[in-house]
Amino acid sequence: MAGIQAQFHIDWPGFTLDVNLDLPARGVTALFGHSGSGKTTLLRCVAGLQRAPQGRLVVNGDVWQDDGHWLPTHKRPLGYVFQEASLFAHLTVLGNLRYGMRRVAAAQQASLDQAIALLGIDALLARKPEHLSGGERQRVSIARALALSPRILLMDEPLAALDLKRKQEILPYLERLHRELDVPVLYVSHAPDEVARLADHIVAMEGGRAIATGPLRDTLARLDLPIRLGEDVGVVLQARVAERDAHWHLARVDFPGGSLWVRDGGHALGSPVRVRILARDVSIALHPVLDTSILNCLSATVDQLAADEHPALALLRLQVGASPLIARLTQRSACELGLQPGSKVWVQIKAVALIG
Ligand SMILES: Nc1ncnc2c1ncn2[C@@H]1O[C@H](COP(=O)(O)OP(=O)(O)OP(=O)(O)O)[C@@H](O)[C@H]1O
Repeated sequence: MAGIQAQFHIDWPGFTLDVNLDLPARGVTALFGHSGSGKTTLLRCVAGLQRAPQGRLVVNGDVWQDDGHWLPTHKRPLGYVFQEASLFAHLTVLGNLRYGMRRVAAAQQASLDQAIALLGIDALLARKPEHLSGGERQRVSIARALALSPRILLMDEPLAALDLKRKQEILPYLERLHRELDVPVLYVSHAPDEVARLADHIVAMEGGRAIATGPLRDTLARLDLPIRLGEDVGVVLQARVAERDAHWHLARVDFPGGSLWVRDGGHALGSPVRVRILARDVSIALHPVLDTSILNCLSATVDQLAADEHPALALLRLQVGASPLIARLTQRSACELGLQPGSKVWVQIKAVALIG
């Protein structure tokens, strides 16, 4: 059976991990949640670095843990990328890559070559780790994990130790992995921008439990969950570049239910892109607004209203065709406009971020 079934129960003084997850066989699943919610413990259970006394783990039909059955870490075909790259200082980059492969008989030169190409580290192979930047070191550790032809890739905040510039440098490589690799990735992160750019699926952890799990788009659009990518409540939509306006340097992207004009990011026509729309950038009107500087004005239906953290504010979920949007507005505006589920409105979107 495709996918990952992960069921673990651990009782520690002061902390209980209790999860029962059914995760997709493809794409990036982000484990998202506050510090101490159990993300790393869950990842360690999958890796077999932590033994949950009660547990069952099945990866694409292979049982790695069950009653009376326990596959030790070194027999699990997985790649693990930690926050800090731990490379052998005395070996070159190529030596480090080959060292990792020694323990996996099935590892092929082809998978090593593919990993080197994917992470763009060909020019670094003869260097020692001390002559690499933090971002380059992390690219090498990701390549080392991939060279093992893992059935699953586990990444525990792989960018957390890097400064913003290095992060920006490495994110395109992660996006490329995401596009080109078939291996499921479990990705622990605190960073909203990473989750928005990379995740297909979210597992929201709280107090050792998975309080929500589902596709990125739908999970972010739930108003009943405290899944806020930081302060930035909002949605991420999958879209496709449909038109490029060379004169105004804009691109039209189409998503299920509508179109948006965004700054042209240089993507070819037809390219899949993600757009992120924050609730604070969405405003509501009962009629189409004329003479406005805002380019993106769409017709929508109110789906749900919920209180926001501050009593003055409300969150509104809307449907634009088949896609959800969230708007943040004052309770007073919601009341004065008479908004309720089913209301037909116009949304004005002040800013749309093209992310990857
Ligand atoms: N071996 C252990 N024995 C007892 N408690 C542990 C052990 N390992 C972790 N914990 C506790 O389990 C809880 C979850 O820790 P975990 O590292 O999984 O959280 P996390 O969500 O990954 O946090 P962070 O985002 O800070 O890395 C914490 O309260 C931690 O103190």
